[in-house]
Amino acid sequence: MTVATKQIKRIGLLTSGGDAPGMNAAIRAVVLAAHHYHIDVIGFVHGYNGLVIDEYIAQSKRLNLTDVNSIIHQGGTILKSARCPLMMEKSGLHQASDTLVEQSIDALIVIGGDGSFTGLLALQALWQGQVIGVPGTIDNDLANTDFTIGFSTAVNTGIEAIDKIRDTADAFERVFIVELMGRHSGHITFNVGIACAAEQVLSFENFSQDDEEAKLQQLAEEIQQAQQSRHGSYIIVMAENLWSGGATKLVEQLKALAGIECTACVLGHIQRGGSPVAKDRILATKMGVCAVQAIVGGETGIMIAEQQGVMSHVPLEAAITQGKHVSSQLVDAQQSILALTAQTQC
Ligand SMILES: Nc1ncnc2c1ncn2[C@@H]1O[C@H](COP(=O)(O)OP(=O)(O)O)[C@@H](O)[C@H]1O
Ligand SMILES: O=P(O)(O)OC[C@H]1O[C@](O)(COP(=O)(O)O)[C@@H](O)[C@@H]1O
Repeated sequence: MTVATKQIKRIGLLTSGGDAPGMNAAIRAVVLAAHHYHIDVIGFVHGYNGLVIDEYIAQSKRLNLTDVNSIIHQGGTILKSARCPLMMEKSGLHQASDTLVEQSIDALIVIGGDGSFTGLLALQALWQGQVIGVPGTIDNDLANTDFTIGFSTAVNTGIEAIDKIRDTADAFERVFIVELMGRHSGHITFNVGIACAAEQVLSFENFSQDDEEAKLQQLAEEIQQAQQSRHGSYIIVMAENLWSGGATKLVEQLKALAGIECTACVLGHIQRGGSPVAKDRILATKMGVCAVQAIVGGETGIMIAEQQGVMSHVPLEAAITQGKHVSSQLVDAQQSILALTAQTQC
């Protein structure tokens, strides 16, 4: 949506929800682009808490070029991130709106995921300024953008970790169950699984919790077949929040059912940290610049997106309601590889 263009003097900026490598690169790009248009950027800290909790409101500050000088390579976010339950309440939303009015903010950029954008839409209903979302989440679960900032780094981190696990798993001819992040979506799990040649990928897209018993049986049979036909490691990558009790529980169940010895490894927050890879730095830079340009162009209620390599604007509503599923080609590729591997082992 476009509003009548007016002189923009102050942009508010915050990072919210799970942090993602590349958020700092996006912050830098916003500050540099705003500087070009003679616009001040006010950084709010600790997610939406920076708009609703007095202690954090007091820490908001104008971001200068020197603040963003050498942050492009840093993981995390210099603005800090957080979940902010108060934003879910009417009083919190009103407080956030009041803060933006008091600080003469003309437009707010939020770098975050679908939850953060839901908050942004709720805020838009109360506050007159322009609102822009920049997709920053390792989960890559926002619709209408090819990638979100942080996803590529998280995938690379997962790959590096599992490559190392593969070495020791090979040495001991062990079975590993590695749990990856993404509590509602399997983008990380599928991409890492394929890139690491995992023997099994267990994710929301190819498995339903109702089928746990049957899947357990099937896994046990396939692991035993593989162990009989070849010597080597066997790696199952699994999305977090998928199997009741997680990887540790599955290890126990395989042991109880078929005496199979497995080792569980939960990669966890290691996937959210680290220096962003080139792809995330570049994506974040393009998106940060595009966000400021959108504000200057009078846009509001949109998420910045990249579609087939081209920057574009997507209604926030569409980004959060449509959901982004792992491509069926990726799921099929994994399935085919698995079938081919099984055939060659016979
Ligand atoms: N329905 C909502 N109304 C208002 N604010 C919300 C809503 N949902 C999420 N938020 C805000 O966005 C924050 C981040 O959401 P969350 O889902 O945890 O992360 P992400 O943005 O990475 O998906 C929440 O802590 C809350 O402050
Ligand atoms: O750090 P927390 O609060 O435990 O959250 C963990 C969750 O955050 C994420 O890293 C990112 O999710 P969001 O981008 O939706 O916040 C998920 O992959 C993971 O399930």
